[in-house]
Amino acid sequence: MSVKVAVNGFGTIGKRVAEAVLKQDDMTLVGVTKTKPDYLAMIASRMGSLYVPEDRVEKFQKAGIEVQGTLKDLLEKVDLVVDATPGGVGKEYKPLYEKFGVKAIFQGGEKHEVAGFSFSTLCNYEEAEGKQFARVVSCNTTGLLRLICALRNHFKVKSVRATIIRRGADPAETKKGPINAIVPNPVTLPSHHGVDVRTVLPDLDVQTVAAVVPTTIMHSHVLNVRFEEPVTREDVLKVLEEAPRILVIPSELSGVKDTAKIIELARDVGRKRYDLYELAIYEESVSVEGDELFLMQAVHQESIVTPENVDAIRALTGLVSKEESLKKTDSTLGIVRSFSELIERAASNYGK
Ligand SMILES: NC(=O)C1=CN([C@@H]2O[C@H](COP(=O)(O)OP(=O)(O)OC[C@H]3O[C@@H](n4cnc5c(N)ncnc54)[C@H](OP(=O)(O)O)[C@@H]3O)[C@@H](O)[C@H]2O)C=CC1
Ligand SMILES: O=C(OP(=O)(O)O)[C@H](O)COP(=O)(O)O
Repeated sequence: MSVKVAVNGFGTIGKRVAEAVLKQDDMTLVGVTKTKPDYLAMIASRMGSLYVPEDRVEKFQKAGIEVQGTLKDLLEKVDLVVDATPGGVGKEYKPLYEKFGVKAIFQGGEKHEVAGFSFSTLCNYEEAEGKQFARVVSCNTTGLLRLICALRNHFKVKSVRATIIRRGADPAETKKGPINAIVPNPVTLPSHHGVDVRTVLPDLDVQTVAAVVPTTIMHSHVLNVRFEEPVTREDVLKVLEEAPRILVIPSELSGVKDTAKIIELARDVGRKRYDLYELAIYEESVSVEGDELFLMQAVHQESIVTPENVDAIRALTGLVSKEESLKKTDSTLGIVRSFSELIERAASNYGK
């Protein structure tokens, strides 16, 4: 069975999810939507996959970009839509999805209540089965949950405290900032990330604070996790190194000691758009004092949610188990299980 998928919003997230769907043998990308005629619309049109909101057809005709139909035409043809429209726009589309009886996956810019279920593969894949709507939590929350659920699988986590150092904008977002400031986000504590983590793990004692800084390439997190009993650094590192979609980077050995170097690493190992689907943890930052763990991690905001969306499609449509989806998604996206595997692949693919 192949799930017929639409992507409403062919932007930073949507274009990555659409490309990932095309790599799955149990999914069919039927079409994507744009509202502005630009190079991405040209690409989608040449792929024969471009659909537009009803009121935009004339605009694309004037721009000489052929469209395959309207958003409604697209929704007639699919089982599921991945809504990757700007934050808050997805909520406006929900009634249309309901009218067409299609399942819908929203993104982190929507409130939990829009979908009524927030999704993070490693935490609650099984709970998604049979639901009509799900929200893939945002990039920062995905990074937090991937770490927390990896730890919870092996230890009794008592509490989590995290400082989120947020990128000010994506590289292409030239109208956003800050350019030269560190902006509390918000100045009243806590930030929404802890609230979002609890939409997936309601029982967890988690609090987060956030600030926005002038960078575009990655988010960073400083974490403190407390356990019910003492743990060892060796045990924690073993869990992190074996966990899916977590990349423990030996910073001293590799020289990869900051977000710019992480992105350069992703470029040098040949990742398209320098996408790093994996959560990057600086190995040397992992330190344990009795029952307390401290570490620093980095999130490539533009791509970390891509595999989560692919898994959410399978989870909502009951295609396969979590383990099966993890295996299919990770192999098709080239997601690695370790730093050494990343280097191995780079060496074997170099020049190809
Ligand atoms: N950017 C990031 O780092 C992350 C974003 N997210 C979340 O993902 C979602 C999408 O964000 P992102 O990809 O960055 O957004 P973008 O602005 O990059 O892309 C939005 C897409 O939606 C289209 N669009 C805009 N308005 C409408 C509309 N009214 N109807 C249909 N399509 C529309 C745009 O088309 P056009 O360009 O033609 O106007 C564009 O293709 C948001 O909820 C965001 O919070 C989650 C994690 C990380
Ligand atoms: O950081 C993000 O959201 P998050 O802080 O809720 O995790 C996403 O990258 C979206 O950020 P934006 O709202 O600045 O586009």
